[in-house]
Amino acid sequence: MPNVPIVKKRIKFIVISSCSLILLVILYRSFLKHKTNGSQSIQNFDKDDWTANSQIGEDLVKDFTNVPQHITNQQLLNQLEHAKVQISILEDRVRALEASTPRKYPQVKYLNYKNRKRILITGGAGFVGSHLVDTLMVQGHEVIVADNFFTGRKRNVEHWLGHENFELIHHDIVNPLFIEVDEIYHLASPASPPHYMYNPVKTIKTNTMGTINMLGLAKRVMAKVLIASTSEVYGDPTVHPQPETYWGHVNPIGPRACYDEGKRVSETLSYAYAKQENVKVRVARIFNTYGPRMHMNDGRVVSNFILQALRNETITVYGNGKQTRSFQYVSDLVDGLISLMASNYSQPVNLGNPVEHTIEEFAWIIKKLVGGKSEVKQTDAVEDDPQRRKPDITRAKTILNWEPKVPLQMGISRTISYFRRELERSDRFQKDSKKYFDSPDLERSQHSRQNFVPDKT
Ligand SMILES: O=c1ccn([C@@H]2O[C@H](COP(=O)(O)OP(=O)(O)O[C@H]3OC[C@@H](O)[C@H](O)[C@H]3O)[C@@H](O)[C@H]2O)c(=O)[nH]1
Repeated sequence: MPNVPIVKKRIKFIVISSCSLILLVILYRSFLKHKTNGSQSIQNFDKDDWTANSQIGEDLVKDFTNVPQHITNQQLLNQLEHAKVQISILEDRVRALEASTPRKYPQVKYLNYKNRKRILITGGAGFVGSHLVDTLMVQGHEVIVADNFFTGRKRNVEHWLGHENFELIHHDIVNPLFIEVDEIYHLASPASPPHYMYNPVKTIKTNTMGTINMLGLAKRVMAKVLIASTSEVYGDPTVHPQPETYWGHVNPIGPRACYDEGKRVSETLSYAYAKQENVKVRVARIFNTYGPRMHMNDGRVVSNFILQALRNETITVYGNGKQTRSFQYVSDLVDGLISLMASNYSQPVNLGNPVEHTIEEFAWIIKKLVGGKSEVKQTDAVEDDPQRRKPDITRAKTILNWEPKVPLQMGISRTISYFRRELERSDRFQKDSKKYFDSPDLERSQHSRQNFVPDKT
């Protein structure tokens, strides 16, 4: 039989410690709120959560500070069990609070009211979008991200959550959006072939209805809008390298058409709005781009080859590997997009790195940089795969004074480090999750959730 006074003492100790913990967290939160001028809202944890927590804490204190002398050991044990459940609820909430509390933000420049712009980035939680967010935030602008998180991830922009210049909206641009902005970077669309082919109708809707919505918004609020187009508007090109004056060679009913034609209509819409409604449009034709924050399941050649090499799996070259691509690092693209937006030039501009490689060569470059024991093997060719692709960047050089700066080896090495960290992270998560779900504590924790009584107030 447990010793009653000792059990009582333990209970008191547990209750007082958890209340103190909650108090500390609240003090820390008020301090952070004060520090950020009180203008930030902390995600997922609001006044109601605190009220519920303090209620639980108060109930626990009442229960255990006034234990009557005649109470039986069994009753005491029941109360102890109840206290454990309550404490585990509090622990969950503290964890949620910790996860959502903004920590240190990257340094941003101060811009006065005249120079600071309100900028909307559709697809801003995606690979390219999130890098653009970083640069514009650091420059001191107000950035609003609209993303439906189909291929974008909150993790790509989480370091800005809660910042007074930043806003994240869960929104699918197939539906209209009504906000006041000065500039719009319209990047929302899946860009990797397996992703855009996954739901071709949705890809077409995003690039047609989504673009109409953004051009309509630009018209209403008189914002400048930059449309992210693609080298895929050239299809399987018969002109090499591809200048902006080339009209392209696209199969309108092939598997890639949803994206290629979607982007072509997106361009057509832009010039129709420019002509008819005087909307200021910029059109960037983006060539193959790579870098950190590419999705592990992206499916494009850079992430596939790097991940295969890191896992010592076979590096899969589709077809004979003689098809070519030219790869640009993401920071070069971001510089190009910002220069294009700032320019007075409204015709399409190619943004890409003109250094061209066959895919087979590229496989060997990755294998060499990663090391490991992977083999390079040819597999079935994919339908309508463009055979040669290299941008003619004369226009970007002349008009924007822009050209890519990051050499392939440097960019690929940074990307390899990123994917190495991602693999370690997912291994760690897998292990932690296995530990958690195999643990006998799970039953208790599930029990605690079932018994959770939300806010009594
Ligand atoms: O595992 C793979 C993946 C891809 N490949 C090949 O590598 C080449 C490049 O393929 P990716 O899937 O990376 O990208 P693609 O060039 O076909 O399309 C891209 O074009 C430019 C952008 O607008 C888009 O990001 C995307 O549509 C293709 O020839 C493809 O067949 C492989 O050999 N193995």
